[in-house]
Amino acid sequence: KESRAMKFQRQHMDPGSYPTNDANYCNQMMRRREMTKGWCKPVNTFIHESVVDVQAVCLQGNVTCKNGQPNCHQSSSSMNITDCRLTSGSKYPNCVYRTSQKERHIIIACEGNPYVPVHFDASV
Ligand SMILES: Nc1ncnc2c1ncn2[C@@H]1O[C@H](C(=O)NS(=O)(=O)C[C@H]2[C@@H](O)[C@H](n3ccc(=O)[nH]c3=O)O[C@@H]2CO)[C@@H](O)[C@H]1O
Repeated sequence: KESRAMKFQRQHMDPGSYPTNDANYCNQMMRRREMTKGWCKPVNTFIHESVVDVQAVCLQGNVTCKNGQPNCHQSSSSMNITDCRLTSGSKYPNCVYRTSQKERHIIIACEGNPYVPVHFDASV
């Protein structure tokens, strides 16, 4: 069974690729990282920073998560991210995404021991 930490990395980490505005980045990555099985995940952010730098966010600014839990953290600096947003026209299994490259502070939830990222809450 995939751990929450590994699921976070599968769904949100892409340190390898430099941010692109390649219109197909999201169409390809949402499939490759298995977020178009059973349904088209509506919104998903990929983070183009090292795993170490993203794990360090768990030690940064503590903020309240959208769901009211107290275990969210905001990155002290902005990060290279790509937001993938499902287009209104797409019909499962044909998941068509808009790709938007951004520089934002990320807000993630962390859990466990070791205390690691388990959920992407938002970017600001
Ligand atoms: N405090 C917590 N502490 C610990 N765990 C917590 C906590 N809160 C939730 N989980 C858990 O996380 C899991 C999960 O998948 N939550 S999810 O809201 O659906 C994730 C959102 C995110 O993937 C994506 N999104 C959204 C915006 C954006 O800019 N970028 C972007 O990518 O959309 C999704 C839906 O919004 C679930 O198991 C829930 O129980």
